[in-house]
Amino acid sequence: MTAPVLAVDDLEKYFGGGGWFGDEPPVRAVDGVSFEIDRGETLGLIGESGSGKSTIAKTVIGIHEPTGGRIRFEGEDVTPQTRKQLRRLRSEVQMVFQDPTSCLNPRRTIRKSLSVPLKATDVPKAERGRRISELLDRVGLNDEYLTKYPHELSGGQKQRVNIARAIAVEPTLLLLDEPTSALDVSVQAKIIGLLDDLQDELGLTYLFITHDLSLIRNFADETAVMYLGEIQERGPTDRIFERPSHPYTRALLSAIPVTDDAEEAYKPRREPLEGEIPSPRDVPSGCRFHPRCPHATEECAAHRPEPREVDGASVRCLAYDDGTSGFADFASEPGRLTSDGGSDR
Ligand SMILES: Nc1ncnc2c1ncn2[C@@H]1O[C@H](COP(=O)(O)OP(=O)(O)OP(=O)(O)O)[C@@H](O)[C@H]1O
Repeated sequence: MTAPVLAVDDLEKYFGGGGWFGDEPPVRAVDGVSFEIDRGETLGLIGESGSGKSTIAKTVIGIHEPTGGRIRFEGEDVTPQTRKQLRRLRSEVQMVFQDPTSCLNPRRTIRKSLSVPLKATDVPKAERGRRISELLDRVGLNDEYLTKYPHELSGGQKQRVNIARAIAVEPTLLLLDEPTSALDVSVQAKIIGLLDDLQDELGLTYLFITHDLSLIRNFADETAVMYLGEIQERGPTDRIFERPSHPYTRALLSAIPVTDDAEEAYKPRREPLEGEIPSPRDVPSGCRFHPRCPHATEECAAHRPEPREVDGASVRCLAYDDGTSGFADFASEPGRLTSDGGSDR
């Protein structure tokens, strides 16, 4: 059996803490996160702003040093990250960010921007020009762009150049941090089409971070739902979207508009999210979602749930703990909306 491309085990990333009197709690941006991604697969990471999605990606690629836990790349432990491991990681893992402009040097032509990552590869100097043309072609641009500067390109074209830069080193894994959210809707679809093609052609593995639930539903093989530094639910995308188990997942998915084909598609009951996500510096006791959960009991404030296998997914909710549930009815009922938007319960 081949090892997953990426395996993250109990990953923690805390920021700050201490303060003048040593009593300031740290920001627990990522707090005990585990997942795996197999070769050629896409894991979608969703969750409200501030839940820790980008911090996971930045810790995996070595921008942040992990506070705890393990990161394995193709079976090799790359934590703690020695310089040699970091070098290997940088050639195998690349990241594409949300803002296509900030990642390109405004004073460099596209040719120059694309030649920089090639210096880290074994492509001989004499062949780099041909390789740059090939990369542009792969992302749907042509040699006319070689002499252009970033300000002469549209947002979508700049993101294509960023993707070309990312694949220049022939990586195995791409960390895509909201790669389309700064683009117009029509351009978004084209960039998603490009990422889809590249995955097929190059056998790439993706960690895809987004707020766009419809996009992740169509694009990701597996979906993980983050809340306040923890993954609350993770499993095959169809399972998560058709039969969400965690109250947070249900609340998040109930924001997706009900369409006319709702008779066929399962939809979560309307359980809109109330209130704001708490500060990761001051996380609630027990289940972190309990202050906002419509089903919370006293148990939920007292015990931090461990992830449990529920119907093919991993779910962090006491409702699924044997015997401790005060709301078994809720846990056994996936709920769905009818096309008029009402609950069919
Ligand atoms: N370098 C840092 N120093 C201190 N706190 C940080 C740092 N980076 C992130 N955080 C905090 O960690 C938490 C998680 O942030 P992160 O950006 O990972 O969330 P996110 O889910 O990606 O949000 P968004 O969807 O808005 O990008 C937030 O409270 C954020 O303020």
